[in-house]
Amino acid sequence: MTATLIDGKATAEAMRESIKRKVEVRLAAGQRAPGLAVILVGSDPASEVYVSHKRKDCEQVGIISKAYDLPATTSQQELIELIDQLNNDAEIDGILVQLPLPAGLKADEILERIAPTKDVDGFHPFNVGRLAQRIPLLRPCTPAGIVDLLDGTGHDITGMHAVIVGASNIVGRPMGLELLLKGCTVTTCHRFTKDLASFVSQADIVVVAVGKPGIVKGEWIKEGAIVIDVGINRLDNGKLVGDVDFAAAAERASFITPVPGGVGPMTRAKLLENTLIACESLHKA
Ligand SMILES: Nc1nc(=O)c2c([nH]1)NC[C@@H]1CN(c3ccc(C(=O)N[C@@H](CCC(=O)O)C(=O)O)cc3)C=[N+]21
Repeated sequence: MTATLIDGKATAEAMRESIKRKVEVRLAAGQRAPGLAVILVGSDPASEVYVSHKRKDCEQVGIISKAYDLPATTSQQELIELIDQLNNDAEIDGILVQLPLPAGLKADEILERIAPTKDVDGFHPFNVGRLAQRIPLLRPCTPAGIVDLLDGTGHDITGMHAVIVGASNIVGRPMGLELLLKGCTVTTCHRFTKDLASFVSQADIVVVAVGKPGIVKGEWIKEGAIVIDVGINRLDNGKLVGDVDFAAAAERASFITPVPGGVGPMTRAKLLENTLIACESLHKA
């Protein structure tokens, strides 16, 4: 079998076009544009690139993005005060604090300070709890984007065995909750899992979110499985690769996401969608 590529870039572009039209409808009806506050603390080069992409995405669809570029010396208290101010700002529908934060800042406390109705990353314990109880409000962008890509394959994934590799708060754990909601049987593997290969080889769907190139070998993939690669690893030669041994996995999979051009663009599109949802149904102003 040679896999069909799942085109995240094209799917994300279509989603942005749809969001753009919805924003235009708002404006035509005399309503304000959605507003997203993007907070970047310090000057991590990768974060600066990601944040600039998010701002460009907003511009494309007519979402007003407000940049808060703070020095690495920003204190916990200063950041909390900014979030309180944005929580109370009627023009702001979404608040994104770019991760990772500089050492010394307590990310958990900061993310929990964001009003759950403005938590467009879906990282707040309230939103994670809503998803866990099958009443999602704002859904974490990467897992929600992956569900859209799976839906886009045209296959009913109900009853499939999904194996997730990686148990982070931002991808692996919410991914498990999303796939449970879709009726999958979910196995989550992590750093203490014994015999990772034996789990992956039983999967109808494999989602890999570890951040280590080649952690999943092509020969582990069951014939016909769907492979979703969340990893984004910059090699010394400058090449961007995922976590899955792509060429060998594509020989066996039915569908596979490329890196770049797979999950990453969908994560960004879902952020815009969450901002529009927050604006339209959570902050009616
Ligand atoms: N509060 C917060 N929310 C996030 O969602 C968040 C974050 N912090 N910190 C960092 C990670 C990483 N992340 C990416 C999203 C899209 C691409 C993406 O679009 N990647 C392109 C390639 C981009 C390139 O060339 O570097 C692709 O895969 O095709 C990458 C990485 C969001 N994150």
